[in-house]
Amino acid sequence: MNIISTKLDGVFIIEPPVFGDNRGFFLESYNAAKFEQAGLHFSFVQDNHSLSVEAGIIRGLHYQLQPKAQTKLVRVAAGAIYDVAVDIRQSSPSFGKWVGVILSASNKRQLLVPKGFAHGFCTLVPNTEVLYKVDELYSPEHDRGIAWNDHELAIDWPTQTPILSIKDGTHPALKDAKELFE
Ligand SMILES: Cc1cn([C@H]2C[C@H](O)[C@@H](COP(=O)(O)OP(=O)(O)O[C@H]3O[C@@H](C)C(=O)[C@@H](O)[C@H]3O)O2)c(=O)[nH]c1=O
Repeated sequence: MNIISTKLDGVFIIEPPVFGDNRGFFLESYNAAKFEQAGLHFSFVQDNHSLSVEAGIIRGLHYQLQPKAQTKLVRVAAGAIYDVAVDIRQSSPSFGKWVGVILSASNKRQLLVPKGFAHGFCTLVPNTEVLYKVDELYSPEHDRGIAWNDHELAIDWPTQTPILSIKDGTHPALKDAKELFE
């Protein structure tokens, strides 16, 4: 398993070994022992799966407040996404900085998004299926969002005219968000 650092502390790209043969491939999408060995200590408690039927769908930017903040381990089983993690820890030297990584069914990369980050993605092809593990259960009372198109974040999304949920059209800019992380 390759663990690749990004420009943001705690955000990693994970590359699991892929065993291809005449039938297709096999990979371990998660191995607790290998994570422990690598110093990545999480207890994942929920697995999520979403289908986005069009290219240019943005979901995000989402986070859950403490004490229900979630670490997310994100991967793509069909299609491709531009996956984004934004540091929203007010005391962090990289507050407001983001990383964007292409995750796809073909590159089989995963993104580890730590607590204290908002997360979102844009689909690059139709019928994209995203799977991710989280280490806290869903808690609608703690669910919060930041505007995908916050000008100060200036995220380099692949589209400026995305398809959004109603909820995702209503989030504040980071500077106007009242509840973040310390
Ligand atoms: C996230 C979530 C949603 N739901 C329900 C609530 C709602 O009725 C329906 C759709 O929810 P949403 O519109 O919030 O789904 P979605 O916009 O796909 O939300 C997800 O976006 C990505 C970017 C993330 O990072 C995730 O953590 C999550 O916030 O599913 C759950 O039951 N459990 C969950 O864990």
